[in-house]
Amino acid sequence: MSLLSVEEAQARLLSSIRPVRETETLPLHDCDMRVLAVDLQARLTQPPFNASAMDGYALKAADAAEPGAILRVIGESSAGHGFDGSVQHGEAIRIFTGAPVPDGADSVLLQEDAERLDEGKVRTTFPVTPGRHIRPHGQDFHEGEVALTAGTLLDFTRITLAAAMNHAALPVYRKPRVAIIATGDELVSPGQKPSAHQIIGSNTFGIAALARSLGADVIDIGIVGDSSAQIADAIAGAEAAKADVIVTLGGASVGDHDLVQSSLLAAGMVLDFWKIAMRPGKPLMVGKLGDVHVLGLPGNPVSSMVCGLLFLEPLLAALGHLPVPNRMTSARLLSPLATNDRRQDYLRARLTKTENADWTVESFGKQDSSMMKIFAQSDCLIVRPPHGPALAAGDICPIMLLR
Ligand SMILES: Nc1nc2c(c(=O)[nH]1)N[C@H]1C(S)=C(S)[C@@H](COP(=O)(O)OP(=O)(O)OC[C@H]3O[C@@H](n4cnc5c(N)ncnc54)[C@H](O)[C@@H]3O)O[C@H]1N2
Ligand code: MOO
Repeated sequence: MSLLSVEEAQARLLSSIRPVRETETLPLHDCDMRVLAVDLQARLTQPPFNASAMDGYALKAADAAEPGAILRVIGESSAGHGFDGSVQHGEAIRIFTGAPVPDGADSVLLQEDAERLDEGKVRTTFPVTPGRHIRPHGQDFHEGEVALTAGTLLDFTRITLAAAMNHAALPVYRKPRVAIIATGDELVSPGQKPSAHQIIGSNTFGIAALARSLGADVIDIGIVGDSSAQIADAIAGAEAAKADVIVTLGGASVGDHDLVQSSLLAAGMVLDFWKIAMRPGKPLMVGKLGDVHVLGLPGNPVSSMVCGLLFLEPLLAALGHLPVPNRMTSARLLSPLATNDRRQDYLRARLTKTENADWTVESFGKQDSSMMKIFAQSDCLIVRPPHGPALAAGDICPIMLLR
């Protein structure tokens, strides 16, 4: 049987995505890591006046081109309290950072470059040039200017800018919703006591964390047994919760108790593809249930997480108007690797920085897809292309960063 390549599978998945259109308007405090849905115009000009960038004296530069000029201090301008009059030749205004530069003044002398004399006078000790230490009106942005465009991810820098532009709330795209269904009679939730033949259902938590890191809302449908009726109920629950994406965990393979695909097909899913030439993660299944994207992830925890990185991450990024994260880079192998077979291999591995700032990488020996401990200790996955040749220590190989 010929298996779909990872790249072809990713391209097929991404070709069918329509980004979320609905928006909501949120107060600035709730906009962190949300995506702006409109081109945002500044509601005012910043700075709204010529402002001093330093504490010192506002004056006419022509009066103090050479050190030793003596000027009469006729008033004060501080932040929030400007000086109403204007500065004439031979005069200076005591000024503070952020304060309006008064009419008539064209530069600011640094406080450290001035000597205060008696009788309200000041002597300059440094040459003054026109415009020095003045932030011109509108230097940052002008009223009406689009300073943030639709599709911008609102991080701390952009939220500060939006606030400075005098917006108290911003229209953002709603978060994509991901419903997660764990399947398997053997699973119990963390914190419960498993019976003799049970294990803890852990994958939900990693997939949920990954989804949230991509700005999605997670609906945990919980664990359902290996029963078509229970799986059908869970699918109906995910649809009722208006999920954009349904992720199933486990039951994706070919065993007698692998009922996920048949249950989804019975619910009306159109299967796009199933089984990828990758290890771990071969039984990955992708389809659409109406407009809802369905990702059937294999049950083995490492397989689930690797499929999450390769398929759920780009899917959620595209739905949420975010750039698809690029985790790929390369590093130098510490130990040789054998020729690869037909499946693209993702080997859990550790990265180390060498003395000459080079990165070296070494895979863990045993790579069974149930082993989470070494995954949690890994920094990256070494990517071995299908039929990749043997590699020697010192060779450069592609890696996929985990964080
Ligand atoms: N005859 C074949 N058998 C298998 C094949 C195959 O091609 N032919 N593929 C193997 C591969 S590769 C994988 S990966 C697994 C995936 O199978 P399923 O998706 O059907 O997963 P399950 O059988 O339900 O579970 C596999 C394993 O993972 C544990 N599991 C399941 N769900 C969770 C969860 N939420 N949290 C933690 N652990 C979970 C489950 O107990 C099993 O141990 O199939 C191979 N078989
Ligand atoms: O592909 Mo499975 O995911 O090898 O364990």
